[in-house]
Amino acid sequence: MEAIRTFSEILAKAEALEPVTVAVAAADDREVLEAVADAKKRQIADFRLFGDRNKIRAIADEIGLSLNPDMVTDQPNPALASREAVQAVREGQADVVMKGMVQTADFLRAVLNKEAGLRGSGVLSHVATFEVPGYDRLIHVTDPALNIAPSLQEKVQIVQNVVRLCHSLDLAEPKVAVLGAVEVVNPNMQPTLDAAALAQMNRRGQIKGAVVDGPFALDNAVSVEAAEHKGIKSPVAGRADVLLVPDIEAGNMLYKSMVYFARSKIGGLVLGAKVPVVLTSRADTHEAKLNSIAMAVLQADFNKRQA
Ligand SMILES: CCCC(=O)OP(=O)(O)O
Repeated sequence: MEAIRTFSEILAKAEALEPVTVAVAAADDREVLEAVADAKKRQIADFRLFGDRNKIRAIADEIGLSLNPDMVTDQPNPALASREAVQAVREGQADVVMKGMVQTADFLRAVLNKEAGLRGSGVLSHVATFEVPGYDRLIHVTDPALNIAPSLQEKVQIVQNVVRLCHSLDLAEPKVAVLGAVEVVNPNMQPTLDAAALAQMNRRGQIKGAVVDGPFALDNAVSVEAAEHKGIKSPVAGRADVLLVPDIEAGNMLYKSMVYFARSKIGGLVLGAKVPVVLTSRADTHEAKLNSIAMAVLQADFNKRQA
């Protein structure tokens, strides 16, 4: 099967699958509700909306989104709306939970809550998927939003989470580039030591389903010319599908530069939870939120097939 290379392909595939029900936390936002309207039109998802009912109704009227009365739960407090959206998933009323106009930390607190959240058995991590003008494949950046400064052991699980996402996008053996500031191992630079360990763990079969190599600087991970110029020989060099960043600062800056400088299309999910979790920046467009919902549809289908 050919790997999916664009968000149009993700959307087309989602349209051919069973629709999911998405519980949206703090849905009182125009970009969120435009994504809801688009997803309903494409019949890829139904929705339960948690947020300020009056604001939701006013925006829905403006954009021509029809709401039935039991679709909206009035909860103007974004942190509480997050808890209620997560609870709806736990009670089986929804298959997916989505961050709306709420701070990432408040939303994640509800998802990560030990008793009332949606933790799976391992580490949860965030992935941002980009369709970058001029790059010949989707590129997945992890983790720009959740793990602040992951240890080597956490990085192993972050890689495993993203490899599973790639498999749900029909990419059987993703090329994972572990990023640092340089492409050689430097004992004073922990990301380069972790990269070398991850590459060796992959060679020894401790990380499966992908080719993992590093350290790479960003240029030689995504540009064949840059890699050749620097004499770096690796199947991953210049052809990365996944960029594993050393920490949240590097990841979040890369995310926002992909969006604001490179004008990339984007989708974002939290991986490793009991259900797919849609998580984009509050400032991302309705198109980004729709792409993320479509990714969640593919992930839900993949999880069902693997269960
Ligand atoms: C996935 C990006 C997380 C983030 O930065 O969210 P906000 O922009 O809403 O803070």
